[in-house]
Amino acid sequence: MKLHQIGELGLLKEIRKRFKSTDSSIIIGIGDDAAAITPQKEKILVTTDMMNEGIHFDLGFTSSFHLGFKLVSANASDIFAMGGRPRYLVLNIAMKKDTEEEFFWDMYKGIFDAMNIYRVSLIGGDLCSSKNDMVLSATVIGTGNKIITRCGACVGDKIYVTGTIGDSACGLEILKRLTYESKEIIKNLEFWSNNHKNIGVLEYWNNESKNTIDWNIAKPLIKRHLMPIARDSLDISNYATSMIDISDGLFIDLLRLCDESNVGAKIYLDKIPLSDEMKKFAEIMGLDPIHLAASGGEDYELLFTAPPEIKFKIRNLKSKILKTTCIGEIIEKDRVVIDKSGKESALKAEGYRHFETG
Ligand SMILES: Nc1ncnc2c1ncn2[C@@H]1O[C@H](COP(=O)(O)OP(=O)(O)OP(=O)(O)O)[C@@H](O)[C@H]1O
Ligand SMILES: Cc1ncc(C[n+]2csc(CCOP(=O)(O)O)c2C)c(N)n1
Ligand SMILES: [Mg+2]
Repeated sequence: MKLHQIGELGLLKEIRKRFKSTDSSIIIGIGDDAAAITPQKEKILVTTDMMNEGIHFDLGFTSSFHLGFKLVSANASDIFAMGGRPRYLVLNIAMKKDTEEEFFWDMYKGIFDAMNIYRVSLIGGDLCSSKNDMVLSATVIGTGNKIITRCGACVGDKIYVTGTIGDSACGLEILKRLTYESKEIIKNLEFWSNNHKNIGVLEYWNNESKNTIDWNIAKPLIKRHLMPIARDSLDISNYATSMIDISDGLFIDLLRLCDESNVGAKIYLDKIPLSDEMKKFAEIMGLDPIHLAASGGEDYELLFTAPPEIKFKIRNLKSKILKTTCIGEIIEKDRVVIDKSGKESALKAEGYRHFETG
């Protein structure tokens, strides 16, 4: 069935049924003119981010399940980046009226799975038909006691990142090159289940020739791009003096933090943590892994500063230890990178800028 056959009211009735919340701080959830919440004594954090067809995603290699999942993760990441805990979700969705019902509900399945990971409740939203491209927007409301901003970095602090950087950008590079058949395989994967066990290789185009890439290399990179899991900052927020999540690119986001804190930074390029899979793919394609990591964006890793004496032990949302790596230090004014040979050069604001990139 198409969305116009079910109608706005029919869809809302079903959403309301599927997303009944048990959170006692929600006084009024889906169904009235506005939601009402009474979080306890903590401070309230509010963030919003949108995802637009053709800009943030390509339906040629992205399923609606992936979209829903990533929409929630990208917003949860901004709450974690403030040292908070995501709690409530508001969704705005604009789709063409001839969209298949299955596409719509698959997106809600991705949203639902991500909501379960971050333990957030859907409290409202808006549905709207669009003439052309699809537009998704989410607002996440979070709570926190100790808020970490972009402003608190001090000279002498070390600069840390969680996880590995550039995997998502590398995943996108792979996805863009896949053959039609391989893109179809990816669209049908949820990545959690084991239905991808026998994939073996994916086919992709390199200039005019068809090549294959081992699934074991491609999978973590593609997964990081299509279904990123935001990093919980709970273990970091006790020590961090400033924090930002990496959405537009390591360097551009670092420079935002430096600007807000009124400080400079020195980054050691060979300390930027890169995954083995991303190094391997970059090598195969002749891409510069450091450039991918510095400018790629959509890592949804946390970049934070902390005094030098701190030793971290950070768990991610699945209780595994999350790696953090020191990549440099805060200095007074200059923004510089040091390469392998010790040569210093200016740190350039590489990364994604709407209205300029693409
Ligand atoms: N259209 C807007 N009107 C008012 N404030 C805005 C608007 N767009 C962005 N902002 C504000 O500007 C600041 C920076 O927003 P930005 O979107 O660059 O950050 P971000 O959400 O961390 O980045 P990203 O969108 O890459 O995740 C935030 O305080 C945000 O609320
Ligand atoms: C089809 C397609 N082309 C390009 C990209 C890359 N991209 C789009 S927006 C963005 C920055 C984050 O956005 P925002 O600042 O709005 O949070 C990046 C790195 C993509 N994901 N899909
Ligand atoms: Mg952010």
